[in-house]
Amino acid sequence: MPAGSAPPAVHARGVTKTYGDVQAVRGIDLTVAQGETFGFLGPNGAGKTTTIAMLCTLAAPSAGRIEIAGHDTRGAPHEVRRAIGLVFQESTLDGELTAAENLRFHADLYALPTATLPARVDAMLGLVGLTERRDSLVRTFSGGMRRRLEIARGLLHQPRLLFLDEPTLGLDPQTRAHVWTYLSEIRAREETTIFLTTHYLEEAESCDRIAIIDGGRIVAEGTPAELKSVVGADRIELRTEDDTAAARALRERFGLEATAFQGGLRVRAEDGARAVPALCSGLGVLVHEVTVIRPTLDDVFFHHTGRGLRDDASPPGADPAGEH
Ligand SMILES: Nc1ncnc2c1ncn2[C@@H]1O[C@H](COP(=O)(O)OP(=O)(O)OP(=O)(O)O)[C@@H](O)[C@H]1O
Repeated sequence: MPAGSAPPAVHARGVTKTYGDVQAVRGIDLTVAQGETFGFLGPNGAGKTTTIAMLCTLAAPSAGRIEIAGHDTRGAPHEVRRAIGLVFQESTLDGELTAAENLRFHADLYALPTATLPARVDAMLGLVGLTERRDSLVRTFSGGMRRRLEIARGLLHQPRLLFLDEPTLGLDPQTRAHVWTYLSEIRAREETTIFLTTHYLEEAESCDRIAIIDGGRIVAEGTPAELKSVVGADRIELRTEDDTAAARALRERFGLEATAFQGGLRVRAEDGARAVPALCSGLGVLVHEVTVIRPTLDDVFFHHTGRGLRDDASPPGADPAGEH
């Protein structure tokens, strides 16, 4: 399809969800373009799972309208389901079946054409690096291998949009990196739109765009760089021979108000790395050490929600089975 003519992967307007007295989602608008990797962040209980459930047709909105790849979730739920793949936190693989059998079982559910199926199964197992284990029982797989097989299964019917709810939660750092490598390949080779929730900042950094949800409302949306630019300038931390004289010089010569911290001075400046040489040569005080700290997505998250991204999440445990 020519560029610009594809409907957005996700187009949601005024979506709410109420459970009795609980307003889980309070009127959200979301647009995700085809081919984007979109990160959905929020503290526990913010409404992420409820939103994904509505986007996937697993829950009906109390109000509002959702279109997935141009199909209305209420009016055309079957078309929506064909357009999406799901990888949720709880594994739904059958441990007593092999990797290939799990994929074929899924193919039956979607009534995929049998003629092309073997090639598709092999291609998806290859995409997630499980070709060698195609005939092994899934109960012998590590956590990382299972997650990769679930991703392969979610992609089997060539969905336009893949939903991943915490795809790397509980995996060790090496395995998380593997999963991201496969997701990048999927983006490149299958041109799949990816919509994911994550608690990991470095994963959120890898997204094209991010929305932060808190208390059922979208409180920020944009590229990681856009979101960070809203939080403010870089922080420069200086250790000098004479902090009192340095603070005075910062104020009088550079118009910067310094605050003291653990034996040093801290100032805020746009483009801190560029400001450092002028500061060092213009202070008139010997500078021992300089650190420039750029705003992080955690700063963004804190700015909008008053919490750190992981404050309310139990630390994810490492995958005991590993991935080697
Ligand atoms: N079936 C339900 N019945 C009643 N309340 C619900 C139901 N599902 C969710 N809620 C409430 O809606 C709010 C949003 O929950 P949701 O699970 O969507 O949040 P979340 O952002 O996915 O959180 P987490 O990161 O913990 O999974 C919470 O207050 C939750 O208790």
